Amino acid sequence: MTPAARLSAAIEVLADLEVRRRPVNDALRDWGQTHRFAGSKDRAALASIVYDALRRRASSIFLLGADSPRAVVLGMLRLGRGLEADDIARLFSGERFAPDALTDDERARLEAPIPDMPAASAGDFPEWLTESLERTFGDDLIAEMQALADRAPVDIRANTLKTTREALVSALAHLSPEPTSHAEAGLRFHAGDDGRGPALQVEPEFIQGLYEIQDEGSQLAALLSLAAPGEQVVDLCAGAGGKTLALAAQMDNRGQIFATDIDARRLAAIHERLSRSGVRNVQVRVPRGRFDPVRNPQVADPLADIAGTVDLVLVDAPCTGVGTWRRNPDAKWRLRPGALVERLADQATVLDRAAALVKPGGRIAYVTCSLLPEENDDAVSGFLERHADFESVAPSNVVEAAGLPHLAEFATPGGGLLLSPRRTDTDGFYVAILRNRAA
Ligand SMILES: C[S@@+](CC[C@H](N)C(=O)[O-])C[C@H]1O[C@@H](n2cnc3c(N)ncnc32)[C@H](O)[C@@H]1O
Repeated sequence: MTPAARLSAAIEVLADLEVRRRPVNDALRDWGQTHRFAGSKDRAALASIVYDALRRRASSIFLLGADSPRAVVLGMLRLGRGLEADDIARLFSGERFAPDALTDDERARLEAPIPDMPAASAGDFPEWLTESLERTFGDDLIAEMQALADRAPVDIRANTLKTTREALVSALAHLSPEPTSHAEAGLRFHAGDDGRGPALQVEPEFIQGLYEIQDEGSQLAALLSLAAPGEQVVDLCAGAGGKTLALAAQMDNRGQIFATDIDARRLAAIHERLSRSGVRNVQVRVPRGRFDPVRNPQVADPLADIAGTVDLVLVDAPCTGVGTWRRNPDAKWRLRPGALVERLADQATVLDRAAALVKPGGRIAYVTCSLLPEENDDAVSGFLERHADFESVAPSNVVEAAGLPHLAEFATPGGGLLLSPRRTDTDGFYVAILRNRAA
């Protein structure tokens, strides 16, 4: 396919997304199935155009004064890829398979200097979140949100149960890894111009369990939980086990981790990952159905026997995922206020469940991949109001204990820590440590 034909295809996929409101990967997969002539290079280039267009959707709409998929692609070429109007006109030529030629109005808008835009357009985020995000970032709002609209690198975590970061640097030298800046076991890989990162899941070292693919922010969240060898730990929202594996390595396979989730199906992938990684201190507690004492009272609590005995409960809470928008730029345009309200209720439920598991003097590590204060500091202050026997641990003490003292500057007003692409060059993550006072 020619570069211009790929742009036509991207406009088609974006139009499909608008009509059918579904995840971008589903739309790209369907396009691939109905256009069998397209090779893997074409499909990768198409995906990268579509993803980049979604990253720049609001600023492109403002620039072009139109909200069509065509306007979004035109704006992305100008704002995201820095193309001049003449270059864009050569692609939008109206020739066979190319998009229609530029109109006079489009050309004028692409030639003009980039105008000042309202925050939600300049930072490419949904307008209804302006107040919340402003509360988090204040004057840095636009710069922070622009960093969240960029492409993300791919990070791995060396599995220190089996190897070292240094050994992996040599083994993966053909992929040019760079050590991550903050997490001691992390390595970073940058995507090529086509947006494709290295195929890290096919390397022999991956098959042997020497590393896991995990954003540095997620690695830092595990480190900031301060899980230590010998402790009794619950990973309450374990899902596919990304953090469970990091905790097990941090604990050097000593002590005990109970991994569970409200949703048994989410735990499906964890068993194979644990054995591949050589983890021996994890018990997976699978609920027999969806664990929900109110709606499903017949499903027993898989952690009933350890209530009140645990040193640390990791709550990797269900959240809006705002902090991962670099990787999922379509998610930001699909997020609705009702979903935020639902996640806030889930967070309160899961935090209350965690409180009942902690032993006197034990702690909860509350983690989200959100940048919204409602899901972070507000969720913590709501919890502390409901549980007078808990207090938050000063972020300066948390980062000191984690050996990451330079992260102290990212403390939030409510006693948590907030990482972001602009601050730490990671996905957005929030971490707060809540300790039971009765020591
Ligand atoms: C952010 S994801 C977990 C990701 C996982 N920890 C990882 O690192 O790969 C949040 C998880 O919380 C689970 N969840 C939602 N409400 C819950 C509840 N009340 N109790 C336990 N888990 C819950 C969801 O099923 C989902 O798997």
